Amino acid sequence: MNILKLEMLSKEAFAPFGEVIEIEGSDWHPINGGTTRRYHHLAPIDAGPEGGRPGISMARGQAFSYPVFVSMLERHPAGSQAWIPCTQTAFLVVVAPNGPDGRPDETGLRAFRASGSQGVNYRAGTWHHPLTTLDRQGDFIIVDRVDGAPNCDEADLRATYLIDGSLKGA
Ligand SMILES: NC(=O)N[C@@H](O)C(=O)O
Ligand code: NI
Repeated sequence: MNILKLEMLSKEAFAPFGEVIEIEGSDWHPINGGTTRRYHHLAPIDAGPEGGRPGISMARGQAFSYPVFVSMLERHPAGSQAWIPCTQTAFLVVVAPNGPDGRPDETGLRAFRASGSQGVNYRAGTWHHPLTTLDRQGDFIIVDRVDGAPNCDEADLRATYLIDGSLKGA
């Protein structure tokens, strides 16, 4: 069995795949007479080259516990997809680069643990595992393309990867 070690999610580590949406470490400027901090434009919304329709949805993810088994990934070629926790629930972010054959490059598979204060914005075409909420059920805001254009490729991985919660380098 292939063990996939977890990395803590950071803007820098996730940069090849998209953006991390979080208050911690992000720039802000005061608004509303200084009573509010605006953390402006943390991630772009991409609704496709021909200008699809972006929208805001919500999701309630069931709780998963370790070990988590990953055997497939998906991607949205026609737009970005953001997942933002609104109940402080941690979740798994499993991503891979695109391979020369148009399938996930499993040699570059990476697993991150997003804290309940972090969201992610998957860049259009980024291979990722569907929502995997950790420890308890969690509600999320989704920002992605909602106009019904074909926008989800799935790929079975050549192996099954086990995530047991252990950290890379630990
Ligand atoms: N299909 C959908 O809304 N969710 C998936 O894209 C996912 O990333 O979980
Ligand atoms: Ni998705």
